[in-house]
Amino acid sequence: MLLLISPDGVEEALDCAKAAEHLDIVDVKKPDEGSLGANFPWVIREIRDAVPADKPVSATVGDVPYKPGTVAQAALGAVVSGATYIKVGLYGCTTPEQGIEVMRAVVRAVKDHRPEALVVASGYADAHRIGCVNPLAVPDIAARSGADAAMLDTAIKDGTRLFDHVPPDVCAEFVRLAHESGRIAALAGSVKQADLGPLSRIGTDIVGVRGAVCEGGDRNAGRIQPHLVAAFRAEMDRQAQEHAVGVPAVN
Ligand SMILES: O=C[C@H](O)COP(=O)(O)O
Repeated sequence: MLLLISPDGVEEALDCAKAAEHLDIVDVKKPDEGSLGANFPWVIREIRDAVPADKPVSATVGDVPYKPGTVAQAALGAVVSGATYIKVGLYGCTTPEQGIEVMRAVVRAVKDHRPEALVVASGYADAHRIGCVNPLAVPDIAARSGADAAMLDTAIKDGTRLFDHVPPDVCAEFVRLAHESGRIAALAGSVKQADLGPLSRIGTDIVGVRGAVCEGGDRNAGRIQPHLVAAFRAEMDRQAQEHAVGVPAVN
């Protein structure tokens, strides 16, 4: 399982760089513009320059409306700025068809510029609260649009977590559907260390985190702390090992 950490700007990205050995992907976002809020192109560029070259930089394109042209142009901005994972939050898409239309436009815009860049179609675990497309429709949206990954995050950051909205067995189905069509499965949404066991067991490829590695667990007022990134990674590795070995039966 890969660890994606979301700094809110250059300063926090530098803290991520200090913990670079413990993380896999640096994900640029602007949390005060929403769950998948988009940051400025120059911030993506500065962060690309600040983190080690072997760490991919991801950028969120926003909690986007059902406006394929607008979103495609924004996605191109992110890839031109140096991001190689382009994450799109399908906030304004109420049907799978709308999601596919938006993602097809994004895939074309991104891959025309940089074919090896990865496009991530993100839905929301708490879709029922905002009226957007159902979480289990996202793997098919990713597959039919040519996106590389299907992801879930939470739209409303009020302390509720991924599993409060989409329980582990439904997340397992999400991962299964993504893998069935050869997509990467990414899960996020106020994920805590306690969630890593189930996330690892169901075969999640990427776990996305911010709050859990910020001081006080506060994704808004707290700052990302390198030692919390290290601790989170240690727990991930422990879970992965336990999962690989299997838990001994207790009689
Ligand atoms: O992509 C991952 C998100 O930044 C998750 O943020 P969060 O852990 O604070 O919900």
